[in-house]
Amino acid sequence: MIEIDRLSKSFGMRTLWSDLGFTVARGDMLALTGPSGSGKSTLLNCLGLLDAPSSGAIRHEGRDITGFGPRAARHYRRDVLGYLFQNYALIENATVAANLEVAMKPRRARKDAPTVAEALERVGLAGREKEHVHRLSGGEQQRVALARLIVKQPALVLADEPTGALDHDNTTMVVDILRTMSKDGCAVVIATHDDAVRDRCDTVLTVGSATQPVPVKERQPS
Ligand SMILES: Nc1ncnc2c1ncn2[C@@H]1O[C@H](COP(=O)(O)OP(=O)(O)OP(=O)(O)O)[C@@H](O)[C@H]1O
Repeated sequence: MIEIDRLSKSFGMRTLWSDLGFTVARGDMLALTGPSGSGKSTLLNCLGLLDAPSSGAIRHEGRDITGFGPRAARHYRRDVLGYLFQNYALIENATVAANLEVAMKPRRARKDAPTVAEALERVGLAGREKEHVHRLSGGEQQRVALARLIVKQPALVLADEPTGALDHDNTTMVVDILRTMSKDGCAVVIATHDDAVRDRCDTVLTVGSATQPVPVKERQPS
């Protein structure tokens, strides 16, 4: 579980958001919405310890992670987090399998983690291990990125516009897989401009104008 406590972020005189307070538990999917420039990516970066909030605290499983040094932050990103980006962030000149293997835990820590073949099957890319990523379509590349998350089994997924470059069918597939990962015990935070993606989350935070998420079903129509 990730807990945000009175979190604020300013760049110089400009305050992006302030006094955010909420938790994202395992099994929860939170959508971050708000206009371009409202600070969705900045909030994801703070949750991923790639940027520091101006004030407030972020706790993971009860532990304050805001003051982590570079080494602890690296371990947190390696052991806890999974990322999904609009531009896939894959190693383009490597094979599909190689892209998944870099995310796998050491053999002794893997226990019942899915294999590369199982993860590829779950995203509809069974048997495509040896293909080079740069030859795949955008939708297929995002599926490889999802398979990479499946083998990594992160406790928290941070997704920044993961469907921004995808068509309707691929968007549905991405959200379906994130939903399955969430049911399997992972917390998911998605920055999105897509109302269809937002509506499949449990709660929605309008970044820059609200301090807490509301249930998606109770959201005021915009
Ligand atoms: N290091 C920085 N220094 C100064 N300003 C920054 C810095 N990083 C981001 N910003 C500014 O903060 C604002 C929020 O950026 P951010 O990318 O978080 O917004 P966003 O809501 O994700 O936007 P979009 O929907 O377009 O992706 C922008 O105006 C951006 O220029």
